[in-house]
Amino acid sequence: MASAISSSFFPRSAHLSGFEVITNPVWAMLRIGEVPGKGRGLFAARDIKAGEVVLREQPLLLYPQQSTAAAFCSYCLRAFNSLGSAAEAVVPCGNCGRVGFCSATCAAAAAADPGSHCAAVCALLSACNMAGLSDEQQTALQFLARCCNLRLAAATGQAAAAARMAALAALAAPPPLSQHLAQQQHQQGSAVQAESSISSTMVVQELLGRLRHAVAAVGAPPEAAPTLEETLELLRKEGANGYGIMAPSAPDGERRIRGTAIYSQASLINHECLPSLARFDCFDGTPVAGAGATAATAGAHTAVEFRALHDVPAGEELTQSYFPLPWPLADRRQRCQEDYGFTCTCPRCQEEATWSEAGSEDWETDEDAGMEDAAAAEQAHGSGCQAPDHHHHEHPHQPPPLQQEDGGGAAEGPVAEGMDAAYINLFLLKFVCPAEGCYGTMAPPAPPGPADHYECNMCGRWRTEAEFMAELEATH
Ligand SMILES: C[S@@+](CC[C@H](N)C(=O)[O-])C[C@H]1O[C@@H](n2cnc3c(N)ncnc32)[C@H](O)[C@@H]1O
Repeated sequence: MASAISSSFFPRSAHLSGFEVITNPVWAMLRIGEVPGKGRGLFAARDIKAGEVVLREQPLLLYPQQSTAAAFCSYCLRAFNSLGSAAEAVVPCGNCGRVGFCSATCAAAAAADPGSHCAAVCALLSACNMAGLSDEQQTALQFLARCCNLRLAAATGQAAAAARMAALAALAAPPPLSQHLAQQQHQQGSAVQAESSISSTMVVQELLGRLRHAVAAVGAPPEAAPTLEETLELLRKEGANGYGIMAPSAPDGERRIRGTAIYSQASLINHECLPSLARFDCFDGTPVAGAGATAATAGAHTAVEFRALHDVPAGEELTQSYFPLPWPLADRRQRCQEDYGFTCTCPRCQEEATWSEAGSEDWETDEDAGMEDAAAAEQAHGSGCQAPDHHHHEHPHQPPPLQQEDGGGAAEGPVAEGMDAAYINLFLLKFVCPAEGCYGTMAPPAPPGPADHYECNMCGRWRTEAEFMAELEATH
């Protein structure tokens, strides 16, 4: 088996043309294009209506957050406490017994999936010494163990595993932290070395050492483990493309992450601080039971869905926000740099950069823990609908009126030229969930949903256009 493993962790055939991985039936609405300074992006191939689902996709990889893994299905991440009396049917992992599945269907689906908690991944994880590692580091090993096993499966001729490795390879990876910090420091005229990049490499070295030990312990060929460079690249891809999937709110209101999902097509969507899309998911959706339950239905509720917040004309780039919309400029800049390796130059950032500090405090609620939780849920951040992105509705048609002087016309197409404080505030009032501490995004329902309604992708709250207008009146 060892001889079948290619010398490179990623298949050589993998390259950056996203067209090869497109299988989504709604793809006719979308096209991939290069965006100067951003890499690839998704564009509207035709006029898109507010509320339309532009993309719906199953994950390429789905794995639990180590600290909460025992409370969620190790195949589909469904919360055991969402099952009601069916929770009695939870199937413990037959190998480690530490985690379980929400149904026999999920247990069987995981057993047959080299990228899930199958026997081989379970053995690798059980052989990994997790002592002294943070939750984040242990979760990184969940991801890396799945990658190792997918690679092994691809080497034994499993075409689906090879396709998944190719899709992983095609994901964008931001430059190494050292590179973009150095670039930032250069721009700021600082000669200070980026210490954090060194410690980060040391941490990855430590993780890789444990992974290699586990690979040996389970009798897999040493080449199954990635090199240090490949591991660093895998983790950068994971960081820039993984969507954090939120757990249901705890009784005390705390929201934690249940796991991470990586989607290949959704990973093509770039960030903008006033985006055109919102992400919805429904990880605790009603399970298909009885004879209809199959491996396919077991994971059906793990799909992510992106809906248009407003009308988008053909040719315009479709964007999402990688973190909650109300975040202040400084936090957005920091997150973009540190987690995704870019400086956001969107019209909102340009406009807010001109504001005085006092003027930018309107939406500054970053010390609010709920906002941080919501941030974790947003993309990659990792990432998503999670409610995060389990995102989901609005007053149809366009963004809020941009320039009253042109007759109150809604924004159409790029808004850069009309972006001002009034537009930004109106956009936030309209599309940020009004529920206290939620910070989700309000998007119109997918047709044929009720017109003039919006639905929050985090808490599921609904608001009508009339209610929005009344709230707007009340704030003035
Ligand atoms: C989830 S991927 C988005 C798709 C990516 N552009 C590609 O080519 O596959 C995230 C990465 O895209 C780039 N990116 C996303 N939004 C950007 C923006 N507003 N400006 C510059 N780069 C951006 C960054 O490199 C980021 O790490």
